[in-house]
Amino acid sequence: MEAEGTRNELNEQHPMKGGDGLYSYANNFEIQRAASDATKQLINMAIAEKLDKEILLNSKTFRIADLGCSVGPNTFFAVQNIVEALESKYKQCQELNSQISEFLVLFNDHTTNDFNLLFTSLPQNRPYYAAGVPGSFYDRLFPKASLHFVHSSIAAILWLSGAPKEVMNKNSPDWNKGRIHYLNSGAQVVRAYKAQFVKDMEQFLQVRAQEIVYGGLMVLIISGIPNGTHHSQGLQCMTLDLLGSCLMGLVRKGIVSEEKVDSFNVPIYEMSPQELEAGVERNGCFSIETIEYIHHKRLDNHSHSVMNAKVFASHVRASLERIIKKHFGEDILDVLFDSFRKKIEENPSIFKSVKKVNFFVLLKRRAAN
Ligand SMILES: C[S@@+](CC[C@H](N)C(=O)[O-])C[C@H]1O[C@@H](n2cnc3c(N)ncnc32)[C@H](O)[C@@H]1O
Ligand SMILES: [Mg+2]
Repeated sequence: MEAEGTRNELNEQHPMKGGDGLYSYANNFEIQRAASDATKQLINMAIAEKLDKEILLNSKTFRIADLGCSVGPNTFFAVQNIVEALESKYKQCQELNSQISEFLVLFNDHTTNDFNLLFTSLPQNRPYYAAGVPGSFYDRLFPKASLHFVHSSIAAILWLSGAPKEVMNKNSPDWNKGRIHYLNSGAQVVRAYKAQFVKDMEQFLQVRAQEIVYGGLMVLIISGIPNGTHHSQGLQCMTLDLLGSCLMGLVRKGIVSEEKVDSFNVPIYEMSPQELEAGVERNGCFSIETIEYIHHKRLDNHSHSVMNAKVFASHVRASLERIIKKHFGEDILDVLFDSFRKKIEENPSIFKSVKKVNFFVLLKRRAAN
């Protein structure tokens, strides 16, 4: 058996593509932006109604963390929303008025994230101090009881700490041969991914429970599948399945070796709200204050906008380029995403049966019994 620590060292890092080129995340952020607009109201309500006054009264420095912040600009919109909501709460409470705290925002992402770009594009005149905290959010990142508000938006928590070991093991019955994800892979592979998700979710909540003060809030904005939906209808699953078949196409052309595809498994799990709830309940350190579907015209239309093959392909490329490049090398990128785009153009209704949901979850750190 592999030691637990070894796995951590092997943890894959797959931040979004930095820089500001055509395929960079900064230029492909519309979907995330739509989610952040839609959640502004929900964040206001969370802070107005669910944040205890005592937390504000007792903190000279109010500490906010954004986990999986990438390079902006969405993280800046999100933290601006949070700080404005906090300021208006201060203003509304006479008692708090004299005590306004200072805000410290801790921007977290993998160590290989383009923190230079993040820092150079920080808004001027921002009403908060800023710091970067590199590392995986499946590990401890912050001192005990040091955070008051944690935020993590779309597609961050979708990433597992790594693909399940079994699916990468040639000698295991769960070996994921010829595929890069779990759609169409057989029940054992799906089970292995689900087990990894359950383990990672528990780890995530365990470490956050240590870092967040009692009564502190955590907002998770998640892009997943609706309750009761089969994973085969998930957008990520369908996208990765299509990408996997493009990679197999490159195998047939002799551009990529079959072993490379066999050993490549994208560590993404698309959860339903119910699966998230079950994880929170199992962990027991947080209460679920709100869990709500997010509706927004641009988000709801996303499955239609995927019909714009070029835009969709460049969006998928922005989020997967690093992990693909690391495994297969840079040379295959253009040809791979070209064939991906063509497949959608040839079959524009390919994503017609997608069932996708974005949901907002507000958790509150329970006080110890
Ligand atoms: C699609 S981006 C979302 C960025 C931003 N939160 C937004 O809403 O626009 C997902 C980010 O999560 C980060 N991420 C994924 N797994 C992570 C982990 N275990 N620890 C820290 N960051 C992680 C990725 O590096 C990536 O930058
Ligand atoms: Mg594989």
